[in-house]
Amino acid sequence: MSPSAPASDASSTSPGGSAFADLAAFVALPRLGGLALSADGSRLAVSVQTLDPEGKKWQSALWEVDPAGNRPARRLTRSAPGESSPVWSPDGSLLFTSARPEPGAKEQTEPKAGLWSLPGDGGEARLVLTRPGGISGVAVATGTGEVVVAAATMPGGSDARADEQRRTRRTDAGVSAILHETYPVRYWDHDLGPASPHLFWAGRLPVDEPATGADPVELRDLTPDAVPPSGADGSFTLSPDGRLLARVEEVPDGPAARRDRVVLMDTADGSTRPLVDDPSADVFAPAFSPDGSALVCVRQAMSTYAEPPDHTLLLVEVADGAVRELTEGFDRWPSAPQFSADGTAVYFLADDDGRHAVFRVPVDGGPPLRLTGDGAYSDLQVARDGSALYALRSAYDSPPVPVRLDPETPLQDPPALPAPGTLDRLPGTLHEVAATASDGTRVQSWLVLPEGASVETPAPLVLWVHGGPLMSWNSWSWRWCPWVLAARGYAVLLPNPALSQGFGQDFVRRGWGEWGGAPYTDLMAAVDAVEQRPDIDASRTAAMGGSFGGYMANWIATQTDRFRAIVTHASLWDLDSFTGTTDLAYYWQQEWGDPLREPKRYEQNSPHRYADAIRTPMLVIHGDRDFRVPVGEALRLWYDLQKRGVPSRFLYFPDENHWVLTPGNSQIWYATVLAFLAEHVLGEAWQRPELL
Ligand SMILES: CC(=O)N[C@@H](C)C(=O)N[C@@H](C)C(=O)N[C@@H](C)C(=O)O
Repeated sequence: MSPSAPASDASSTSPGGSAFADLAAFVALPRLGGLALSADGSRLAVSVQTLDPEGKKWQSALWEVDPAGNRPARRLTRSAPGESSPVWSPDGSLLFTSARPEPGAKEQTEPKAGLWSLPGDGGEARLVLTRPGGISGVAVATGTGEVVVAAATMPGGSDARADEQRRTRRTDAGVSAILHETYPVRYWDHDLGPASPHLFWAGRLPVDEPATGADPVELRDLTPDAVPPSGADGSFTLSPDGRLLARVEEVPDGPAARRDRVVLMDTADGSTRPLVDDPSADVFAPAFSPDGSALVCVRQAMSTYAEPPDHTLLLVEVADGAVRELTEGFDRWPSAPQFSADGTAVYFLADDDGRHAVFRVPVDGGPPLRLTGDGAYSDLQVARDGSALYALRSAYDSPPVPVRLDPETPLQDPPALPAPGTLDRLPGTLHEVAATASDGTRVQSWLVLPEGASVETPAPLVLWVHGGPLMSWNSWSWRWCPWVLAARGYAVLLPNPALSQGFGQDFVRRGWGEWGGAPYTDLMAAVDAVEQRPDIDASRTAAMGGSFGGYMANWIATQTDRFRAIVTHASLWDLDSFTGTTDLAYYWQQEWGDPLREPKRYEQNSPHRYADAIRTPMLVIHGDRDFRVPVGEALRLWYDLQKRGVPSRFLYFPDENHWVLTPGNSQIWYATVLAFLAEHVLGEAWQRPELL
């Protein structure tokens, strides 16, 4: 299998059906993310991922979308390393991060992302600031244009020269060791330390090209004492007047746990005070009101052995820190809050009944109002004049596209704005179905039916279990794309069983600490119901899932032989080993307890304890750089299957993390899954994917 031919331009599209039948075309489809609206509401930037010329990685370019929807989208940037994190400055220039080389600069052995500025009236972008460890985030004061950036910084490295020297001395000495004295020591796919993110004040960036030899922008370290493990890597935002910086600070929560609080810094003198510091909750996602007098943020009550977490919105007065709950009694989990243009309401996103909807709640009290219908919304942008909202909207039958929403009236399907990558067609249809669990609870699912599924030609069925587990199937996914299976004739069932988000706190409680209980029986109820359909072939079925979905795939393998094949990606196998070696052990042991002191839940729900029952052929998939679910889970599962003679294969990615993030490996992932399903569900001869 060769990497796909490069997409010459993001505007090129392939007919939806063929793009899903041809993996090279599928990985070449443009992928939109990261929306940013200019201060005056006249310009909308979006990040578009396409294949690089060699087809070996996805690279992000910035495009401009017409907020009025009249003009076609136009590409703003095009460098080989790509651009990301677009944010507009009040002067109309577009800031972004990129590891692109500065013209005339000496070649870097390890290019680091710098902060670039694209003038509002066009022309070339220019590099405005760098740090030895690269720029990882940027915030702009919407009123003054002052800038704060995040950058990985060596201990004692506030001064860039000192930072550089420390890095060089380690390299020259051949030292890569990290001495840890706190927990955690790694996150997602990277080690923590010895550098850690610091926040730097850049002030107003120079508008014009600095004179030759002029000093680069003077950066002042706002968090000089930030140290590993996490430094100042939480989200951060500036008040409109640039006078205050609100940031999420991670603090110890006992000997080997952390929690998030929101602190407020005076950017002039660096004085900092906790704003919301709750020992029983994580507090995050701060956003300032238009006048800077208040903040809204999310409070997530920490989970306990008895109770799952719960989310609510807090309104906080900057002056005195007075806190008021905005969404008391609202039985959904608010996220990504932002004030309305006039500051009288807060918009937020929340999972709701298999959707990810936009809500609005009045600041002076009252119930949240859901503004959108079907679909999943992200990257919400509020026009400062109150005239519109913009967002990326996706659903299971449409990849993310930019849309404009009327801020006051509920909108079913807002018009998509012209943007790259519109799909022509899908190789099937999307349906919403429901089943009833044994306790009478409704279990909602999405069902993808392939073209041609009928009573005469019923389709084989793949049960695809979502991860989390505290999330839901509600939006388009490139990683888990059911249309690739539908293009080959499979129906795909995407259930939201117990523990899923968007169905109320009691629905989460049904599975809390008992993953092998209601979550499993809900999945079986969903499959039982769909197998009654005359256009589904109940004799040819498979189950698959990634991460927590992989846990469920393993658990299913130990509980039933009803499926002909099981695919388990980045999965949890031995809950005791997982909860101790995952990157954030404390997050999981809040629910599971200590395996030595409270072994019951581990004994009752860990699949590895029931390995002798497995008969179903299994495809095990795992990335070695996965620190969320360490590869040891797959190695133990693989040995346990092999020594029991279970027909199985192990697709191992030496350089992928919890997700598979390169086009070539993504094609191999789908090709191997499809070959395994063809062999065991369709009864075809095993066809080893080329290049394996
Ligand atoms: C801190 C933490 O572990 N958060 C969970 C959301 C998490 O990462 N769960 C994984 C086990 C998982 O299921 N991940 C899913 C969302 C995935 O597809 O990566």
